[in-house]
Amino acid sequence: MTLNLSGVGLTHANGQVALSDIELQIAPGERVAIIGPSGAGKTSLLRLLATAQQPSAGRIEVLGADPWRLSAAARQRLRARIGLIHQAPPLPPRQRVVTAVLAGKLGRWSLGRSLLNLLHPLDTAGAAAALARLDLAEKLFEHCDQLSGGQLQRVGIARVLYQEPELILADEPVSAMDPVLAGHTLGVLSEEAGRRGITLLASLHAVDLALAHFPRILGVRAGRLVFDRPAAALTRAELDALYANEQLQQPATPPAAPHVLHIPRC
Ligand SMILES: Nc1ncnc2c1ncn2[C@@H]1O[C@H](COP(=O)(O)OP(=O)(O)OP(=O)(O)O)[C@@H](O)[C@H]1O
Repeated sequence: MTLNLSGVGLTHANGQVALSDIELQIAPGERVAIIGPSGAGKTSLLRLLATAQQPSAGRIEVLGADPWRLSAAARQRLRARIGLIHQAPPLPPRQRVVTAVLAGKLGRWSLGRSLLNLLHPLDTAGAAAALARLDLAEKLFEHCDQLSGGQLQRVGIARVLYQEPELILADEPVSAMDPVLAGHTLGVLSEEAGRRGITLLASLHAVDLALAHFPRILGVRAGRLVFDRPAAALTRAELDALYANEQLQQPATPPAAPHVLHIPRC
């Protein structure tokens, strides 16, 4: 299994329970989307799988290893095998796009090679090829703060394509893109995962994109996995129940009395 979670829970330092009793197995080469309402726990789940956070309960295995039983150095090596795509990529504003993309391989390069790369990009052609797949090759030498939100997201994705990881974890990877670009970009990610036989797990707010690009869908609500189904088998009722918002359905104040119009008699 690429990912194996058993009885996993996550409680934040302030006592907020973000995830409870998560049982999940994802095999090599699977493409899986996580959907669910805001605050459901999608980002928390991806952070656990990225080994950015330790679970408060249960057991987690990523690429065949329990990250929290590894030494810090071995955990760092494990992280270099995972490609992380952020909703808002944490890229230094003055960094050039080429350097940001090449940073995808920093985890595998020696310190000397990494420092040299900062001074002089070592593989401009490789960065350009990754960007070209996302229709962004012309931005190679621009600075990150010269890009739009959707372009920055594509730079973050190009960086992961260049990294060639064994597992891609993507948190809302296309949220800042228009629908056509979002579909194209998810197509590139799916194609990359399929061609290299790697696992792709992405959280998405756009349910239609999730159903179109991912054969398996996880529904998360209030920190729990409420369904784990083939996309083709999901029903409208399951989706409605996932997104049902009791708070929004009950108005905070009673509806105002209908306005009565008094027309004076002549
Ligand atoms: N660092 C934190 N400290 C305390 N609580 C947190 C922290 N991060 C997230 N939470 C809480 O954990 C729960 C799950 O949050 P999470 O960000 O995983 O949800 P999400 O499904 O990704 O939401 P969204 O779709 O809005 O991004 C929420 O109740 C949130 O308020």
